[in-house]
Amino acid sequence: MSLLIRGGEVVTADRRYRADVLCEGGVIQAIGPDMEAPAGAEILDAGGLLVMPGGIDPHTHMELPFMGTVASEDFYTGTAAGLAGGNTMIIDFVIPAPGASLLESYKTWRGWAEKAAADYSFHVAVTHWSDQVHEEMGILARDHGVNSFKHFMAYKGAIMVDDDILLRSFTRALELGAIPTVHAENGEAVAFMQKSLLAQGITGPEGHALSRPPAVEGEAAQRAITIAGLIGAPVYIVHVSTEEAASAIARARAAGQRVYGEVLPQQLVIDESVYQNKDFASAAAYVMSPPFRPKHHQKALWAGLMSGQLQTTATDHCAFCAPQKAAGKDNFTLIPNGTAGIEDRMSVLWHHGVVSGRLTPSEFVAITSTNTAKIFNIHPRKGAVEIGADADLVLWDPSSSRVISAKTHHQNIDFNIYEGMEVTGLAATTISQGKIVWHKGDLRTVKGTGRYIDRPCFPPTFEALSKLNAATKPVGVVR
Ligand SMILES: NC(=O)NCCC(=O)O
Ligand SMILES: [Zn+2]
Ligand SMILES: [Zn+2]
Repeated sequence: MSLLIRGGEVVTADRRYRADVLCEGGVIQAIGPDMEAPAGAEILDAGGLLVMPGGIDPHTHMELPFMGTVASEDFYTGTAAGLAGGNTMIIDFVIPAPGASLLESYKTWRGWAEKAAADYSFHVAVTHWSDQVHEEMGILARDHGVNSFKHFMAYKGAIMVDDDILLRSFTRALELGAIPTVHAENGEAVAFMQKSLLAQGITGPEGHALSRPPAVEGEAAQRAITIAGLIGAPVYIVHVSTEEAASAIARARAAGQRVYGEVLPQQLVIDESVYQNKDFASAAAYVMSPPFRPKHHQKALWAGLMSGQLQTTATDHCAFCAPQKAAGKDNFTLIPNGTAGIEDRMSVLWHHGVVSGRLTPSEFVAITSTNTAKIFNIHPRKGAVEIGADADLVLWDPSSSRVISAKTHHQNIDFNIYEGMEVTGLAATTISQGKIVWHKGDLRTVKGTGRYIDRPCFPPTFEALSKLNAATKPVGVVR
């Protein structure tokens, strides 16, 4: 069955124009003015709405086993909530336990994700090193559509990797045409600070932020960038939350390195004062890594998005309910790290980005969808309103408002970090694979309809990089 979206204004990362959009067989079949509806087509009135590529969230953790518990949002509830907010694809993470097979872990996550209601893909984390890891990175890249490998520089004693592993894994990723990504925090420093704070009797959630000050992130981001630079690899830094890390990225880009930075909407609008709340549950609700920061960091993050030095926005959606957070009642290091927000991502970014005048609608599309699709090599299948692209679209109402609340959200978590925030701009209708899955408050998702999306290796930037690397290859002196 075909779907004709009539009377809207198409907004892409490049331009805005009035056109109808015809979806057929899950893809965009035609775009143009005043289109005739094919026989039997469903017609959707998009008058007053913007027709944009659906949001792509490049950083989620559905049903992640983490810190002694499992994230409460599964692949169905999480992708459904995402669709209600205008997100039509996620890139989640396979995180093998140290020593576990990357390939077997990937298969486990693929199994969990079969219930997804929206399209999905996986970054795979390298949590240890061996010949088997080297080999399996190759299998994942060549045969399973994995073009990015994640590295945690924090979480000592669990999934943290050291510089030696970063060097080996970045080198392997480059060879495979895959992008290394990092969670940049100095895990040794965090572990040291945690111990010291607990010894001083600081056991509450405020200890979480105190143990991971901005310098801890700035140092690790600079180190990851330096390591990538030594090898000639690109690097993508997830959840950039500080001025220090944002500056390190901007400096490296100005020096000609291919470095990318991702920002979380919650870090743009919520600051570290949340940890001062006297009520444990209210403060613990915000425990995530990196933590919320002093307000002035928000200015640097917005500036990064506005200037293009930071390219993507993600949620790091990792939902833990209040009883799960209570595991750390007497010791902040035991509070499961993570916050949820996939349903509110687009609205929060529109309200605080576009309504406030920081971003144009096209820049909004770039940072919520197109840039991610380009970096992770799924553009123009995703992140585009083009003939032949997947019909993953959001009909955006730029002027309606809503108040965010756990009472009305679709996320499987018992609180909302944005509780009470009024936002203007919302997803009126979300279309996934050419089908209406969210329409004026009616969620019509079907479990298991999401598809795994292969992300081919060697994005176009690698062709340029390989020439550059060949030209600067070390040459020995003939004696
Ligand atoms: N961010 C967070 O606190 N939890 C999820 C795991 C990670 O991304 O570090
Ligand atoms: Zn992280
Ligand atoms: Zn994460």
